[in-house]
Amino acid sequence: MTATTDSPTPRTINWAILGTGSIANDMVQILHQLPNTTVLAIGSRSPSSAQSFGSKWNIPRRVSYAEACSDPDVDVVYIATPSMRHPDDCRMALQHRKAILCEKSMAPDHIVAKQILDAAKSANCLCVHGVWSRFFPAMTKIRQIIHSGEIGEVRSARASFCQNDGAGSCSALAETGIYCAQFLQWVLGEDASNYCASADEKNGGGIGPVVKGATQTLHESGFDEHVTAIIEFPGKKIGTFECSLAHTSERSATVYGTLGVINVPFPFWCSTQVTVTKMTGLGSQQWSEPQVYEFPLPSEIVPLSTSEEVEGRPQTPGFNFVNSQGLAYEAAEVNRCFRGGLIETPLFSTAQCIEVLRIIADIREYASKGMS
Ligand SMILES: NC(=O)C1=CN([C@@H]2O[C@H](COP(=O)(O)OP(=O)(O)OC[C@H]3O[C@@H](n4cnc5c(N)ncnc54)[C@H](OP(=O)(O)O)[C@@H]3O)[C@@H](O)[C@H]2O)C=CC1
Ligand SMILES: O=C1OC[C@@H](O)[C@H](O)[C@H]1O
Repeated sequence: MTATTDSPTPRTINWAILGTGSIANDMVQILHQLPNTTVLAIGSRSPSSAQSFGSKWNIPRRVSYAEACSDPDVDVVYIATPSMRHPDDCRMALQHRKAILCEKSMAPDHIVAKQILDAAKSANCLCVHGVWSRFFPAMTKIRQIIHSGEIGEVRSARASFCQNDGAGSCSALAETGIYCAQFLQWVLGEDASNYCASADEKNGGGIGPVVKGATQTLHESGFDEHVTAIIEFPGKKIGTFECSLAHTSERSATVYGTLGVINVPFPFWCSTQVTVTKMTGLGSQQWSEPQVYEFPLPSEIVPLSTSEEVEGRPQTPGFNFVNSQGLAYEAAEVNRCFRGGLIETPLFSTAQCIEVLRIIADIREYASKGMS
């Protein structure tokens, strides 16, 4: 088996994609290369876009969103539309009892996310929030390092995801902040289900993460474009958070322990490298040689080229986003869960998904109060 196969005798799974934009372009190349996987339908708001994308990527059924979701032959719907559409697009797919892989952010907050996840549970449908970071082997390694005690007791962590990339067209919290929130939860959080139990105790010192400070800059469109926050996790562990769509940062993350640090360099949200540096002795002045762990992207997945022109424009072959080969981890996990009859993935559980969106909502609320 390779990084992207999930069982020795798998059944073929038929996918539909909603939306013909940048990430759909990357994911279709992944799905075409996963074993026993077919991209059966492309759904678009516009018949001509469905036609162009379908012809470029050899997808037989070129239809509307509603037709893609209601197609009886479709097993999994990949929602690759803009974030503000995700709740409605999820509901549409669930009405037809389809499994869902929904791009981030699945919902603006934990309340809407819970409604969707509850609907998926009632329909007995798999619903995966496509925070693709969670499916990278490097993320598993980070948890192993923490649990091994190599860096001592973890006290804090930071994550920064700032890129000058269309501020004003969407929320930085939803686009890049979610990667910081999920990282901090992964390295500082306890079992996310504890958090759900305390979800109504907003100021009652519940056992989940609590936002201790947050500030934001709003774009004239009303969307947040730069947000910073401090989050206290159980055990007084502190997470520092920064996201922006208006300026740049190194887009890395770090975990700090009593005996050393874990560095996750750019691009931390789709990481292929983790470095551990131990620091001990007087003034933490004894540094170990950094131990570097590499997790190469799945070599069987390559960028596919196409000679098609779309609307008269030649198309650039390859992927739009850094490390998009790693989308294969997420898509293979969806296939595995679907085949196994699961309704959630253990790699990003329903409870963890709700907790991450709760952190985002609490940061938004805290930062908004600071502005009034
Ligand atoms: N996992 C990852 O690495 C990445 C994830 N993303 C996420 O994927 C989602 C889509 O992002 P991206 O592909 O960059 O976006 P694009 O704008 O490139 O594409 C979105 C597509 O959605 C459809 N659409 C439906 N309603 C609208 C609307 N009101 N305005 C614009 N397009 C609309 C369009 O397809 P049509 O006209 O055919 O219906 C469009 O092509 C976002 O939620 C984003 O956060 C984005 C980049 C990377
Ligand atoms: O989700 C994403 O949004 C922003 C992109 O730059 C990034 O690569 C991608 O993962």
